[in-house]
Amino acid sequence: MMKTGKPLRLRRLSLTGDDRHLLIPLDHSVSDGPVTAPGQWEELLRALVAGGADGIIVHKGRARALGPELLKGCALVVHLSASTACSLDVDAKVLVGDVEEAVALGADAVSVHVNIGSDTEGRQLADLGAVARSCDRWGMPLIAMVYPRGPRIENPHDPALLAHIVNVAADLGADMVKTSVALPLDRMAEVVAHSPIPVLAAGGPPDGSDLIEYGTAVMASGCRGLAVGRRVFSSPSPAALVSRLAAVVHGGDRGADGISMTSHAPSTPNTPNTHYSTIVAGVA
Ligand SMILES: O=C(CO)COP(=O)(O)O
Repeated sequence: MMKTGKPLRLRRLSLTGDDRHLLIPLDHSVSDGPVTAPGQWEELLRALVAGGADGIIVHKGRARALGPELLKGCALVVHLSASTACSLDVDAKVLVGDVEEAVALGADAVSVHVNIGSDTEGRQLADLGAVARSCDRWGMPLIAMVYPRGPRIENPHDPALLAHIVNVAADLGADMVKTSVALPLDRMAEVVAHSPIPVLAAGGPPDGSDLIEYGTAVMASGCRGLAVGRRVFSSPSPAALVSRLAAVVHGGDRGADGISMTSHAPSTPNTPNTHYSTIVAGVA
């Protein structure tokens, strides 16, 4: 029997249908602490949706509180991994949910985090393999967030190491891989060329430089999307920033089906979110 779950759900991860993705990870509330000032969670979500984010990434408890009116066409990715900045080993991600729970929550995809080079790499790989099997069973797309992180990693931006990492994700059954960028950035094309599955670039520019220029270069390298968390939710105007990023990802102001990627952004900026900016280095 043909399984239609994965292609149907994968389509929902791209508002325009061009198979490119702007995902906004919000899982930092588990790893590092609240991503908004008190009472501003729904306002943030509305801003991300209004700006044209293709999907948000949250843990299962947050996902329970999302109504269809809030998300509109924005996809829901349920993150199954966790660790906190308080841990003895912040790189030791553990599974805190499963695919069946994500199905019940209406997820369009699940994500699993693996830190290659960490002390618990073996267990994290086993977890990824098990989740991949469950994703195949349920027709659920799997986004593997695989990074070079841990005591054995000398250069987390090494193109050869990242080419290895994207192959780990693909070979263990992921449908997409989200990873760190190679540096210098023009070496990212090599990583993408080695990947059998679409590559999403995780985070903003490592040196804190201009996000839009960085995103443009990343997309030019062949990446199929961006996953930007703290630079978006710490922004004074998340909707406007998401709108600009969506134009970078999908090209111009309009997507493949003519859906405007910019016209929903509010003209007045939202309240600046200074809350999260106290957290210096996250572990998401
Ligand atoms: O992909 C990410 C976390 O899952 C990137 O998050 P940041 O943009 O906050 O670094």
